[in-house]
Amino acid sequence: MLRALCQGSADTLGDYAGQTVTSSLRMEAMEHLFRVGPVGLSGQDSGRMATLLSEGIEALHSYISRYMTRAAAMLVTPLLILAMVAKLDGWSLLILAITGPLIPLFMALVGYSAQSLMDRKWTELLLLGASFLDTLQGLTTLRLFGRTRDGLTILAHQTHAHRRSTMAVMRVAFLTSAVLEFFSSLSIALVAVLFGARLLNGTVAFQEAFFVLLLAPEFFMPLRSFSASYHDRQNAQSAFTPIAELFTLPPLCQTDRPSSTSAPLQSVQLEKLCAGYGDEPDVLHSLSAHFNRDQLTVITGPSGSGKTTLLRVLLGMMPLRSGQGNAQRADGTECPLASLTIGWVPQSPFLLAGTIADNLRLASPHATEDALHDVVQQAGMSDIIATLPEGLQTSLGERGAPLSAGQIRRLALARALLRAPQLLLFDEPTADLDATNAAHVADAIAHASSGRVCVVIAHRSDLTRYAQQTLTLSNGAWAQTGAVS
Ligand SMILES: Nc1ncnc2c1ncn2[C@@H]1O[C@H](COP(=O)(O)OP(=O)(O)OP(=O)(O)O)[C@@H](O)[C@H]1O
Repeated sequence: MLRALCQGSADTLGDYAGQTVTSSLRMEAMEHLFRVGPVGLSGQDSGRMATLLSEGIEALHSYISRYMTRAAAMLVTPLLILAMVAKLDGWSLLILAITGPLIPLFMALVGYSAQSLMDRKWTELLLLGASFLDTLQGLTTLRLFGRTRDGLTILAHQTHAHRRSTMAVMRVAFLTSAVLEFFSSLSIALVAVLFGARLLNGTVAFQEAFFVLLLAPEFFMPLRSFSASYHDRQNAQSAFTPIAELFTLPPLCQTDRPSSTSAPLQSVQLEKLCAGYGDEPDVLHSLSAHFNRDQLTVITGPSGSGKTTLLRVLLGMMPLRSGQGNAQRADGTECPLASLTIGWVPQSPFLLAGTIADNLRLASPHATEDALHDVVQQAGMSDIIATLPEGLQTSLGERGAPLSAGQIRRLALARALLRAPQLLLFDEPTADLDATNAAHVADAIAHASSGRVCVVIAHRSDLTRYAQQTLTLSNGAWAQTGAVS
């Protein structure tokens, strides 16, 4: 009964510890990835990362709940039983003391060679996760080039490779268990045979012999359970190395620092700002600029001139190498850019599977229905919403259907406005839109720029006619500045 109680407590506590550690590690990993941000993660494979954060971290659960509790039991229980047997019978003590340590020793030897098999299994699992996501995301391209079958062949090949490596690990695990069972059965049999002979001679009492024989399997039980969970340790070890590598990615994002004053934003200044990626040379060279409230600034420039990089700096997604970016409030106080409430409308806004209201509330989960209607109206979308039978409760399908590309951009603008941003940033808001849709979006942006600082990256001229300031980037520096009224 005591054994059952101890076993039950160890299982429950081990499971609790496993859950606690894995869920807090998952949270920490997510928080770290948020700090690294999109720029730092641009070289990472999302499929691989998803596998690491799900199955990789889950592998640690079995390590903590099973392997660690069994390792602890293996250190305590056999020693207690040995102490008990030592008092009762010298021969049994000798047999158990010699054969017992063979099991962990044998496990360590097998484990050493099995680790490379486990590492291979993990490499193939991560590769499979990455390829699967790539194939799903690139389905349209594969289909257009008539390469769907090739994509499937590659996936099938990787699936087989993963199956083979998993089976190799399982083979080693089963073989090891069989050998260990053999060892422990043999030594229990040896204890029994010795007792049998001595009982016949009458040199040992039946009670003692019976008691030691009952204890002998209990001596091996923790050793065998430890060995059975040994592959949990190897699994966790293989998964942990790439998880630990995630934590070495440098955090590039500025952390939000709430501002001590609520005075409205007056302007944003950039002074001799230099920024770049990793060890590469500067992309932005000593850039200075002034963006004022109620003014729409349009930044143009050829491809590769650094427009997106400047936007990333304003969004706090990458650190400055030198220079500074500051914001000035209406009461004259200065504050860092990281303390501003920023609204961002990317070129391809993210939409989740849900209603229009759900997508708007991504920016502010507790926003009221009136607040939603208000921002929809500011973004010039009220008429469109009114034509939908279910209004804001209309479900959006994949890629925003039934909304058009222009309407999706305006929906993203409405969502950005829901946060009442002080700084509003747009990345190519009219790209790929026809003239009518582009004009609607441009109108909505011009309207939204009042009462805040607004910066737009644009190639097309339909926005420059609304701009109070137009800046042109060329090779990371201003080519010309001008004011367009
Ligand atoms: N994540 C990144 N890692 C390394 N270099 C990058 C990264 N993103 C951009 N660059 C480099 O920075 C330079 C400027 O790129 P950026 O995307 O800012 O230009 P852009 O003006 O926005 O171009 P486009 O109009 O084509 O979007 C380019 O040389 C590009 O190769």
